[in-house]
Amino acid sequence: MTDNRYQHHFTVSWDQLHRDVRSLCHQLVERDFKGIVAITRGGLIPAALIARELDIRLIDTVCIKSYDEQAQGKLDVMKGVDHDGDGWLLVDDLVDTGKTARAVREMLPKAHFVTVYAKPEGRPLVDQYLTEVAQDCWIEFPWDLGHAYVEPLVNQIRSPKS
Ligand SMILES: O=P(O)(O)OC[C@H]1O[C@H](OP(=O)(O)OP(=O)(O)O)[C@H](O)[C@@H]1O
Ligand SMILES: Nc1nc2[nH]cnc2c(=O)[nH]1
Ligand SMILES: [Mg+2]
Repeated sequence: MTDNRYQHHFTVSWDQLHRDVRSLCHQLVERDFKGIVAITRGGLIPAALIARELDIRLIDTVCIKSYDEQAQGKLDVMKGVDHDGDGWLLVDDLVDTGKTARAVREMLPKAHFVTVYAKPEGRPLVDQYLTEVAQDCWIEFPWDLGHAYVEPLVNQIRSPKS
């Protein structure tokens, strides 16, 4: 389902994501963390890459869902953690409206919260992010995409199929 809040798409490839996460790690490498809390599911892949770069083996999750494709629904927290986040790195793929971030911040007020991508509404809720993306832009992640055939341009223009 699409939402007309989103007028543009920003497609992130696996390579781009990997480069972006590594760049974010350059800003984190001097700090010591007890472990990582990944916000599922989107935070799991950046969390795994960050764990590798920073040599962190202790990884926990906050399991939370707010979107069905582009439709934002009620926040569903399926699993929390039993500490306030002191000394922990909290990781998500992105912050958009900030609804997810606000809920997780309440659970882990002392964690250092990072995302790879941040939109303006949610940006103030994170401690660090790598790349800002416009509010009306939907970020397409590589795990949601596949390869598909594309009709040559000349066919699209001269004899478009519906
Ligand atoms: O700032 P917000 O407007 O709250 O949106 C950001 C959240 O939305 C996405 O998660 P989603 O709920 O789609 O679940 P997923 O991580 O399992 O894809 C994304 O991974 C963030 O966690
Ligand atoms: N994939 C994806 N999930 C989201 N959840 C909230 N905003 C976004 C977005 O821009 N892209
Ligand atoms: Mg998520």
